[in-house]
Amino acid sequence: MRASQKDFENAMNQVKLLKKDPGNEVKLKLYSLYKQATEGPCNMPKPGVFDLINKAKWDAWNALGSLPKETARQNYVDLVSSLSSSLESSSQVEPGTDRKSTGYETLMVTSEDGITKIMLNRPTKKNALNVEMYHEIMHALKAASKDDSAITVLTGNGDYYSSGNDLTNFTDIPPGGVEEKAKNGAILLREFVGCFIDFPKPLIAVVNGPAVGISVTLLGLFDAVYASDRATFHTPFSHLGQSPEGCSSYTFPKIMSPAKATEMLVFGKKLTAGEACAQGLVTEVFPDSTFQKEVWTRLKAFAKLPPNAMRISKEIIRNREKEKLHAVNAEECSVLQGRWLSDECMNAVVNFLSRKSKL
Ligand SMILES: CCCCC/C=C/CC(=O)SCCNC(=O)CCNC(=O)[C@H](O)C(C)(C)COP(=O)(O)OP(=O)(O)OC[C@H]1O[C@@H](n2cnc3c(N)ncnc32)[C@H](O)[C@@H]1OP(=O)(O)O
Repeated sequence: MRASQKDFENAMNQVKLLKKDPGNEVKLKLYSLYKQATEGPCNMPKPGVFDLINKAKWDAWNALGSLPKETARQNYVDLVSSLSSSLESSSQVEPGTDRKSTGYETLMVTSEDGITKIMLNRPTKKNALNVEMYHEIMHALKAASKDDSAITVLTGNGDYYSSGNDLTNFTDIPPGGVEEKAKNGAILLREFVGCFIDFPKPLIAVVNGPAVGISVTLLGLFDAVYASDRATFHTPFSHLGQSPEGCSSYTFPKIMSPAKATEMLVFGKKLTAGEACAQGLVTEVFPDSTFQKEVWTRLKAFAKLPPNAMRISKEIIRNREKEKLHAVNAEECSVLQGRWLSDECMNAVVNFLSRKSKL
C-alpha cells in the first residue's frame, strides 16, 4: 500500500496524460498533495485576498497541516489512480487486476491486496461529512460488502480523520422549513448508521488524525480501530446543543463504563489516542511517524486470512446485538431530530458559521 518515489513519479506523469480536465477542486488537491509530499508543511506567507488563485493554492496546501510527506505521496498516488479510472475509458483498467476506483466526489475508494479502502476526501474542510458524503459512504459500504475484498477500511485524507457532521448541512432549509429539514436529517442519519450496523465484513478504522462528533461515535460499530498518536476523540454534543448518535449511547457505556461515557458524551471531554485506547475505544495506537507503514503492513496480513471465516466470526460476535443496535439508532435519531430544532443547537451552529466559536 505504501507508494514509492517511483510510484509518485509515475503518478506525476499520469496526471499530464489525463484526457479530461479533472476540475479546479481536484487540481487544488493534487497541487497541495504534491507540495506537501515534496516540500513538507506549508510555511510560505499567505497571499493577499485579491490574489485569488495563489490564495486558493495556499489554503489547500496549508489545510494539510503536518501531514507526513510519505502520507501525502501515498494520497497523491491514490488520487491520480482514482482519476485515471474515472476520467479515462474503463478499457484502461487492466483485466485481471483487483485494483479499482470510482468517481466519488467526496471519497477516494480503492481496492487492492484484499482491502477496500474508503478515504474521506474533503481535507480542506477537515473531512466534515456533508450530505453528499453521507450518501457516498453508504454507497461505498454497500459496494464493499459485495466486492471480493476480505476487509474494509475507513480513513481520512489530510491532517484530520474527520471533523464530524458538516455544520453547513443545517443551512440549506427546504420549503417545508426547519421541521422538514430535521425530519430528513433524521431519516438520512438512521439509514447511514444502519449501514455500519449491518456491514458484514471486518470493518477497520485507520484514524489518521483528530476525530470529532459522528466520526467518533461510529467507532463503537467498527471491528478494530487503529489510531495515530496525533489523533484525538471529541464528542462535544452538549456544547452543540445536540445528543449522542451512531449508537454511542449504547456502545460507549458498554465499551468504557457509563461514567467514562458520560464524560465524553455529556461533558464533551476530548480524549487523546492513548486515553481512548486505555478505555477500549481504540484497539492500538502507533507513533504518527510510522503509523501508515505499521498499520497497512498489519492490515495486509489480516486480508490474507480466509475471508469466509472472518465474515462468519464477525457475524457470531455481532449478530445478537444487531436488533438492539437498530432500536438504539432509531431512538437516537428521533431524539436528535428534536434537538436540531432547539435554540441551543441553532445558536451553536450560527456561532460556528459566523466564526464566533470553534471547538
Ligand atoms: C444527516 C445529518 C446527520 C447529523 C449527525 C450529527 C452529528 C454530530 C456531529 O458530528 S457534532 C460535530 C460537529 N463538528 C464540529 O462542531 C466541528 C466544527 N469545526 C471546528 O470546530 C474546527 O473547524 C476544527 C476544530 C475541527 C478545526 O479547526 P482548525 O482551526 O484546525 O481549522 P478550521 O476551523 O479553519 O477548518 C478548516 C475549514 O474546514 C471547515 N470545517 C471544519 N469542520 C467543519 C464542520 N464540522 N462543518 C463545516 N465546516 C467545517 C472550516 O469552516 C474551515 O472552512 P473555511 O476554510 O472555508 O473557512
